[in-house]
Amino acid sequence: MKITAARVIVCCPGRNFVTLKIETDQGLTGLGDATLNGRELAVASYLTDHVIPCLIGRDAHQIEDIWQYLYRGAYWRRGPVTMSAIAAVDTALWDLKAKAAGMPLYQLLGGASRTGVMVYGHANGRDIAQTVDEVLRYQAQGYKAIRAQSGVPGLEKVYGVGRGTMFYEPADADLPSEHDWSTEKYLRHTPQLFDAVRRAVGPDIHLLHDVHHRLTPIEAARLGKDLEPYRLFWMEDATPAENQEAFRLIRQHTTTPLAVGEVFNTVWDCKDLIQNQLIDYIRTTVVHAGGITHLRRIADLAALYPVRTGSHGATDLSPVCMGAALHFDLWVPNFGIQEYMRHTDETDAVFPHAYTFSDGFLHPGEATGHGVDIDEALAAKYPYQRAYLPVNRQQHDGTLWHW
Ligand SMILES: O=C(O)C(=O)C[C@H](O)[C@H](O)CO
Ligand SMILES: [Mg+2]
Repeated sequence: MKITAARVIVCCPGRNFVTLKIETDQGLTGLGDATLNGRELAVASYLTDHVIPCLIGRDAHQIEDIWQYLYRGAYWRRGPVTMSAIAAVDTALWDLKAKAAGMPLYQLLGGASRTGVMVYGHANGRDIAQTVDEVLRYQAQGYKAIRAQSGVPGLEKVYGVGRGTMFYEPADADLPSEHDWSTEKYLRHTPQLFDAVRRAVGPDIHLLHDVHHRLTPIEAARLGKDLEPYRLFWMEDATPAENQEAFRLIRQHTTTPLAVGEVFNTVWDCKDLIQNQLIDYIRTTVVHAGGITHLRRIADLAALYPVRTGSHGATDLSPVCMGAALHFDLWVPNFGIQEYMRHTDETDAVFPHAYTFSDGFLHPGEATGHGVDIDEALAAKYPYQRAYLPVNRQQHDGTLWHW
């Protein structure tokens, strides 16, 4: 099955998405997500200008060889732009291979290890009362796991706190908007939030929280300890993870489970965290960590320790990524949970898909390949619009802080 053509489709049905479509001499096409929030066109160019010319004429079945060719062959390894581009090719090739085999991708990976993929939804509120209401709304829709984020008294805008709708979108401005931050206010407020939420939902719902890289290790250790009574499923991105060793300090102080990995791109970014058992969940995902081929390598390393998966699934990962992730999730033996932020109706219309939600679980469906398509005519009606994630500054003196 020879690759005859490939092209990048950039569209903005509510937010920007970059999609790679690969065509073959058998008439089959494969799709891969290449979206890198706020840096979309860099990946589009990387693919169009540097990767696609190398793909034409290759055997689409040689997924591993093409992966190594793009990773080792570039000389410049790793990094989000490179790995998102490789991921898009890899995802499209797995889609093609499964279509050629006439089976859903999860069957090709080794078959289903579970009946469905447990997901967590996002409950956001401007204060504790509104967040509790949102959590209860998710519980009523059947969710078994819910992430809770709330506004912090005294801070004007806080990440994760949207407009109180199902469609929170952080990349909201033509140039980065600025948020303010106070660690002291956040650390005072967050245990109160989970006290209220846990009391409202009872013991059986899994609760999650995203710290979004904003604490120092010792502050994160304190928050983990303060949250222990509320039995979180995980505390996410407690501290920036460039220094993997930092998690040792957090780990020494708290039994709150730790999750990290949405900004990681390779197994090298998580190797020490996994091997030293400093985390409980690894959150790398298909699009930003080199596709199915590389995610499988990360998951296999994690399984030895045993760290479980918890793939990132925000709305800036397109339905193509979500579809591929769900096949992976249904198969991977050390599955933990999958994030699920719903896409808008406009996005869902551009990317018709076979996956479905029911009672707190997603299922990838039985269509061949990963089961996600693109309506190119509709996509063309939504041209690219520059949009950035916000930046975060310390409230007391304006120092640029982690976002
Ligand atoms: O979904 C999450 O856990 C996030 O932290 C969302 C990220 O901020 C978002 O994907 C950045 O592009
Ligand atoms: Mg996160």
